[in-house]
Amino acid sequence: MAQLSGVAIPGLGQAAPTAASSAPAVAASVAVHELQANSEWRFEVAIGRSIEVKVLSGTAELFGTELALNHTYTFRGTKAAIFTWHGCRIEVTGACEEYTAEETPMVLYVNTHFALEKLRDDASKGKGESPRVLVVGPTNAGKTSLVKLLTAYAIRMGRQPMVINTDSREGLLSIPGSLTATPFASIIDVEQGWGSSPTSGPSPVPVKLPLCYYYGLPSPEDNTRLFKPVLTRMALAATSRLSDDQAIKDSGMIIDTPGVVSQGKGGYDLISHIVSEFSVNIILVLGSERLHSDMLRRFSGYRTTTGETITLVKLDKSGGCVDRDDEFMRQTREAAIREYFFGDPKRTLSPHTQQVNFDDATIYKIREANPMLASFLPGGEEDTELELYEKVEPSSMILNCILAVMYAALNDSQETIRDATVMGFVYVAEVDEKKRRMKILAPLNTRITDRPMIWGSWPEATMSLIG
Ligand SMILES: Nc1ncnc2c1ncn2[C@@H]1O[C@H](COP(=O)(O)OP(=O)(O)OP(=O)(O)O)[C@@H](O)[C@H]1O
Repeated sequence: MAQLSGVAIPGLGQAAPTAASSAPAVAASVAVHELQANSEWRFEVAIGRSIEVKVLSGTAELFGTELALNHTYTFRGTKAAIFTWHGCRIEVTGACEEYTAEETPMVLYVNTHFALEKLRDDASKGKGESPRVLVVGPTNAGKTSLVKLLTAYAIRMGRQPMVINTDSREGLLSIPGSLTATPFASIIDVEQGWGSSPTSGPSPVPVKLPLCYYYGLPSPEDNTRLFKPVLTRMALAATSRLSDDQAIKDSGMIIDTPGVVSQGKGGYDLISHIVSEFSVNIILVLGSERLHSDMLRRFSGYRTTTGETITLVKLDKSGGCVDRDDEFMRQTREAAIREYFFGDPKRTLSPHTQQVNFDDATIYKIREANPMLASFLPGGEEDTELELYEKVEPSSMILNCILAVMYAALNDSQETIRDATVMGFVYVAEVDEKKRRMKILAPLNTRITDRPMIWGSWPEATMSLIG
């Protein structure tokens, strides 16, 4: 199977690719592992390190995506597992933490996939609605991995599921801070994962563009007054995309959520919001009895806009799920940003720098909800009088920050800018307060001064990307 990149994400247009760099990692220790049927090889590669894996015989898959025989896959700074249904031999070059597990919830997961397939089949025959699946569960319960697996299996059956990411902490083929809706038609790039790898370059295969919106804060609870309407807007766009394309419509949606929404009252209200906006008809609850029972209570008797009830399914967490500490997550975000501008080892990109005068830039800073203030207001409500964004002058505060360039006009209202899709992201490489100008790094040499830009606190300012 060829290595295909997922999709192209907003990058201020399309760039011509430059030659891919080769330079494989220096060969280190080589080990061959014999995996029995239904077992999985779990591995962790530190940030800045890489390993190479080759399937020598048998069949193997990574979160549902089949690995090609004798192809060398390179994994960098990642935690993942290679599973085999029928047994396989793999060759691993390089050092990583690893072990083999025989107990996995894969049968449960694949049965869930087949149940979804049955619904898709019925929907394509006009008997019922296609599945719109919401995955909830505590942090690091394996939600994103399950979403990947269900997506990969659906693609293997020739489906084109729409994958929705409502977790701004990690991007899905986009920079963290964004919320995306992506129709998947080609296989997932197993080396890059999908949580971290945006690209502003062209994809080797014709792809469908994701819809990308900007929230700019790490948790939905940081500013529900901003999160909810952005999510509503994305749901509208995703639903209309679905109704335009029969293949996507029959395949349905798979929605990933941040762990924080599964943690009680405020979060549950956000789950209800997602359920109603996306007309969710299936909720998969991963790794928590309590959450399952809370969801049962909340959604029993609930009907979607099309009159369907919600099916709740409780699934076990995989023993392979690992906690990712803050430092690992920070480095992963930084790698995602670097990749957005500079590409990956397979596809090098050439970003452009441009000088922008302070007076020519229109920047809106996201206001964060003030929890102190909220606690004084009736019902803990946020102050609805305050505008969502504050128009700001550039200053040294903005150095090393990411700005989202929005598909909107400079004089549009804050609501219009909020509801707009992202045209691309830029990075502030230098700020000269005396000369009142800044150096901006952008994927392409496009004018950015005729668009409003949003400055959030997520992703946080990174280390210098250039120089
Ligand atoms: N079977 C497995 N073997 C090895 N690693 C795994 C396995 N399943 C998941 N992981 C890893 O565990 C980590 C947590 O999984 P994942 O990201 O799917 O959880 P999550 O519930 O989406 O997390 P979050 O709440 O932070 O969004 C990831 O690094 C993932 O690659």
